[in-house]
Amino acid sequence: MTLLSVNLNAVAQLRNRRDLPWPSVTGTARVVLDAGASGITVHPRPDERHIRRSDVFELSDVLRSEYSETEFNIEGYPSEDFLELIEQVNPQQVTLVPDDPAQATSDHGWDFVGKGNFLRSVVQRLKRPDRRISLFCDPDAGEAGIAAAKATGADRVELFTGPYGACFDDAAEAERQLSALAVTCRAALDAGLGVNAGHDLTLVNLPDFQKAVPGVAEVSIGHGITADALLMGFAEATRRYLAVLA
Ligand SMILES: CC(=O)[C@@H](O)[C@H](O)COP(=O)(O)O
Ligand SMILES: NCC(=O)COP(=O)(O)O
Repeated sequence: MTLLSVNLNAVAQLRNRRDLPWPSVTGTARVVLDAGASGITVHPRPDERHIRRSDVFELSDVLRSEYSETEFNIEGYPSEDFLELIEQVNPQQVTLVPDDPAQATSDHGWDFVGKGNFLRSVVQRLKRPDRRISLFCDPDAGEAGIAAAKATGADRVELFTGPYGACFDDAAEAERQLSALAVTCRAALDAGLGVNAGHDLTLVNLPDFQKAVPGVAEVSIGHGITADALLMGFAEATRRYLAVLA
């Protein structure tokens, strides 16, 4: 079974449109965990465009006090600020992503060979018996990339599914992306690494992904599930407003 970690970046981004506390990031975390999600993912970017530092601490408090079995997954580029945040919050999983601070969103995995020494030192600093380290991984990382990822001491890789998610209107390209993801996933599992996956996964593209790429331990999903939640929830919200106005 593949676990679902819900990424709350998009909820925080909506909240940040106004200087108001809704939609509530911690409130949404409670809703998705009560509905059966296994974890919460956030990617606090340096400009705080969505998740703020304060959200990370508030979420951590809620998860520890109310959902002790839940995994908190914090993603980000391992800057000194990020490493200190991880040391303070102590989440169960950290996903290291090679993002430039100005980047609009995550769009590539690590160069495991070129950045091997850097990643090894970061993994050594962050790794603890109760904390898993995962490394964001290109779909075509291949066996050499996976061997270098394994050599860093990380526990898992997270397959970057953005290129697959972008093929929503190109079935042939989606097939090619799935083949590459399956090869990299197999290589990671054979190397003894766990495998996560994420970026632009949706209700529509997840079934084919599940079939083509077996063995994935966890997917993290934010943008797609937020879009679905809006459409699935607007009818009920509208009815409630109308009831107030009647
Ligand atoms: C792994 C990763 O870094 C992302 O998929 C991410 O969390 C998305 O970030 P944004 O929500 O900022 O686009
Ligand atoms: N770790 C990837 C992730 O959280 C995916 O986020 P999104 O692309 O679904 O918003």
